[in-house]
Amino acid sequence: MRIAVTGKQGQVVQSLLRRGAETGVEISAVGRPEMDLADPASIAAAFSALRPDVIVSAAAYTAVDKAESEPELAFSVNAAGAGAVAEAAARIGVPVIHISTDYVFSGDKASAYSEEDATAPISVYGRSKLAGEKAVAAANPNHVILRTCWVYSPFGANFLKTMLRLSETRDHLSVVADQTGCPTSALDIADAILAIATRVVTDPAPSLRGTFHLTGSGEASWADFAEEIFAELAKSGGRTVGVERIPTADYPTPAKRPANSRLNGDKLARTYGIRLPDWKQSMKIVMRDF
Ligand SMILES: NC(=O)C1=CN([C@@H]2O[C@H](COP(=O)(O)OP(=O)(O)OC[C@H]3O[C@@H](n4cnc5c(N)ncnc54)[C@H](O)[C@@H]3O)[C@@H](O)[C@H]2O)C=CC1
Repeated sequence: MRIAVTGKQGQVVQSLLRRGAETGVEISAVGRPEMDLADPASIAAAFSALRPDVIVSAAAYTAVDKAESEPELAFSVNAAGAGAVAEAAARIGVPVIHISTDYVFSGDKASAYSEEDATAPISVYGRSKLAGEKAVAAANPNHVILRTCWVYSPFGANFLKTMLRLSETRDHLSVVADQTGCPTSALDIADAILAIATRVVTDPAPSLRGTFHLTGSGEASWADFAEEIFAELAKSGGRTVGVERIPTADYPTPAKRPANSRLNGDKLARTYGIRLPDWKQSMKIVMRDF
């Protein structure tokens, strides 16, 4: 199986490349400068030459706060760009697996969101990603949209790496405790993408298409996540870092975040038999990379 994935340096892209090297699946990363999601003309050409069996649409404008002041660029990459990638897949007759986000929801629900829940993004980034989901679905019926949440990995920029960096100089940190989500290892996402890709390239069943939630099992607040990271660090002889649990109101950011980012993964478990490991278990595995 040959997979083309959008982006070169992202967490999910790098995780797929690592898994590809481990499993022998051929993965080609397609990104800037040859393919710019903000430049639709560069997209179709990039994929027709590669002739992949499936396209994974993992690249995105992910600067959540900056998107508030750059809405046009965020929409151009996350909506029009994603749609053009799905269209390129349709043109060569292959499925597209597109990565989306919990930010399509408002975060007002008391329990974990299912795929049937109404979307209502509260940020430019969230609105641009929701527009991307719609553009992907319209451009290629042969699509799998995977909404994930709170992604971390040994690659790129993420909360785990920020905490580890801060732990080198700080013995005390204030971390938001009233936002809840599902920390998700990009390496686990890559495993799931490979399993899903293997199914969709051979099985045309409509039930395998559509939108699915894919996150680490369990739930946490950012403060819980930080405490777990520092507990693990301490076990391996690292510095002791204390966490002060603060409300979102004490950590203002340009973009609003959903208070509840938990996603219910039952549909993916039912349909594909995939449920990601508990986030604490995966976090320990990722931390061995540092
Ligand atoms: N990081 C997170 O916590 C979450 C991420 N997601 C989604 O998961 C997917 C993967 O996220 P990450 O790997 O964490 O992202 P990342 O920020 O690590 O990487 C994004 C990738 O997109 C590429 N990119 C950005 N603009 C581009 C453009 N104009 N043309 C071509 N490539 C461009 C970057 O070069 C990079 O390779 C994205 O679709 C994101 O929206 C969903 C939920 C949470």
